[in-house]
Amino acid sequence: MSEGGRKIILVAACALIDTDGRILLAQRPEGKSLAGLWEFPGGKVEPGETPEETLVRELQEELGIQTKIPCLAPLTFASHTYETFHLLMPLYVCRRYEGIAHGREGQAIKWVRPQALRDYPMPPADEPLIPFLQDLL
Ligand SMILES: Nc1nc2c([nH]c(=O)n2[C@@H]2O[C@H](COP(=O)(O)OP(=O)(O)OP(=O)(O)O)[C@@H](O)[C@H]2O)c(=O)[nH]1
Repeated sequence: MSEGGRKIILVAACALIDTDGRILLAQRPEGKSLAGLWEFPGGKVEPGETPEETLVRELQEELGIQTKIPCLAPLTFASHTYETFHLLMPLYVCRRYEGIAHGREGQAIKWVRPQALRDYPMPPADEPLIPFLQDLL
């Protein structure tokens, strides 16, 4: 199959930033695809949702934090061909939210300085996103 023959999966992801300018990464749990890798919180955009709505929902479900659509600013996107699908993943930045992030689904989380992002193995789609965050922060 050519790369263009794969279905496109739309996933919304968020770089959550704390007051020290660190970024939250979450570790993908055992049993999932890409287990053990560090990723941005988020998930698949469900039918009838906007990417922003997906993120407000996922940040609550995964991390127990509350944010609002105007607090999500688009930064860049990933476009990456995996074996079985093509991932299109807008990356938002969020600095305004309520609550204290914790891994509600058993996943490890970590606040990481921009210059240390490369110390955390990430899915291949994520690697081109790192310089955008380092330039921003
Ligand atoms: N949330 C998130 N997903 C990412 C990132 N990078 C990346 O390649 N992905 C991919 O985007 C998809 C997100 O799906 P998901 O989080 O909603 O669902 P899932 O892992 O349970 O699905 P899966 O196990 O079928 O892959 C996964 O295939 C995941 O590997 C990232 O930084 N954040």
